[in-house]
Amino acid sequence: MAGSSPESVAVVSVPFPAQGHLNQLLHLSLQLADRGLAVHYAAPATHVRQARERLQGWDDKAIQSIQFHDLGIPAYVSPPPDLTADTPFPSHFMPLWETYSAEARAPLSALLDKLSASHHRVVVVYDFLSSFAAEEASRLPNIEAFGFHCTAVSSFVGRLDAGHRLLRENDLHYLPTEVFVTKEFADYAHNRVRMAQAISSAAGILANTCRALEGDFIDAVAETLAAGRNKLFAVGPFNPVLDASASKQGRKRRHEYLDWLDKQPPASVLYISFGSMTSLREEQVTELAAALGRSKQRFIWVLRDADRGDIFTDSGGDTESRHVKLLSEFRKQTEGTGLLITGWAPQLEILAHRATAAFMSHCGWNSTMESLSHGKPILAWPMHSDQPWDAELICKYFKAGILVRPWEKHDEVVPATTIQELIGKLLVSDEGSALRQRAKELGEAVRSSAAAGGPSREELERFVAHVTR
Ligand SMILES: O=c1ccn([C@@H]2O[C@H](COP(=O)(O)OP(=O)(O)O[C@H]3O[C@H](CO)[C@@H](O)[C@H](O)[C@H]3O)[C@@H](O)[C@H]2O)c(=O)[nH]1
Repeated sequence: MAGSSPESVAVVSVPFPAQGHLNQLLHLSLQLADRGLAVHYAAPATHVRQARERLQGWDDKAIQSIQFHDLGIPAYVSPPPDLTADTPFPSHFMPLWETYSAEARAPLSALLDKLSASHHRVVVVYDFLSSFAAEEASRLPNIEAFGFHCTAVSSFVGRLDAGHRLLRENDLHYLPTEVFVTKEFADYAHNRVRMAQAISSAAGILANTCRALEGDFIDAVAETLAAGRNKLFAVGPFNPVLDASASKQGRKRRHEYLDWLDKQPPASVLYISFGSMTSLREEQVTELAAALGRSKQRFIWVLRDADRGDIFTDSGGDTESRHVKLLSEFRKQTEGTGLLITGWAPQLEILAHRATAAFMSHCGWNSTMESLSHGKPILAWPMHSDQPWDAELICKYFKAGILVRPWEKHDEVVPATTIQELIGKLLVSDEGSALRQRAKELGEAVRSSAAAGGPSREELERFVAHVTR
């Protein structure tokens, strides 16, 4: 059969409505559009807006190459995170996710009907938590659905076989995501989303990882999938790899925080952020502030509560007003040494900057990939979901980080003295030097993966060739 032209193929990306999922699929969508494919990105309107407004690393022209669609869903409650909850998992997202799973299917179905009638082939790329997309895709003969694996591929290996040879040989202890979420969410993923079926019904899997980081695990998963005649495409990092020097080339909307970084010595600043779905308890904020104040290290600290389901209902001032006294004293004490951000930070650009030395992170998979693709070691402080596993990988397999505390101690406050000691260890000790060097080498390898001729780039070309065959 003659190959399809790229114009006769439509790609429909169906993310899951949470920042760490929306942005990964938008990055991938942009990469596919960059290769001439017509890409449609379908999510509830507020989440389309969120993904677009928070996108980093792409110019305005690139974003115009994507066609965005509103998967209209009814109103849902969008409460702030519960800071007194006894679990760090962000349960306040559940009303959004329940509504999304129930109501986004119909508008997606209508979109697929339309595109299927006007294109030779439609390729659906769906988040495993948006499994209804795979079910809808299976209704139509000219649609092929690919799952998108937004966490480490090694976690897939652990899920298939917790005693897998690769885990044993590398002294890794598999930490399944299900243990680090609430029962409510585990039931939702199992019964409502039917995640297991979503994985098995995919024509293939696109993974945000690369050979430089998880080569052996990629081979193991590819082998398992090949037995079921499915394909694995390891095309990460999805996030663009930015050139640190490019941050100096007067971009249109360059952030003031980057101007501050420009004035700092190379590899001198610790970046601290816990992603978009974690809120620190007040006592922990106090200890972290004390540690940063005493450490005398340069830093950028993003202190913000977890997003709400609809981020546009958040007044944005909650974090600032809750810690008003502490923050005012802290800002005075650390003036000139550090920046405290209580809004949204340009993380990708901060991590790409040459003045950034290391990252204190909750180890969300985006943060992990963004940090390692720019060669920054990690102080690993896992909070929930896949993060304990990512921390295990970072510290024991990549050997590019230090564990702040194991997840089991998540209800204990980590004291300032411990945090301060770990900051010193990573930033200035000999032990830290080996970790910094290792992260630097990994960064170079990840960047080569994504460059022309590199394995991730080749895999992406292989995927494009496959869907336009
Ligand atoms: O001020 C901020 C805060 C975050 N980010 C970005 O937001 C994303 C956060 O993603 P991630 O690091 O993966 O953390 P979460 O937001 O916690 O992501 C959720 O989704 C991920 C993908 O499934 C999982 O790996 C995490 O465990 C889960 O909590 C990253 O791209 C960051 O660059 C910013 O740009 N500025």
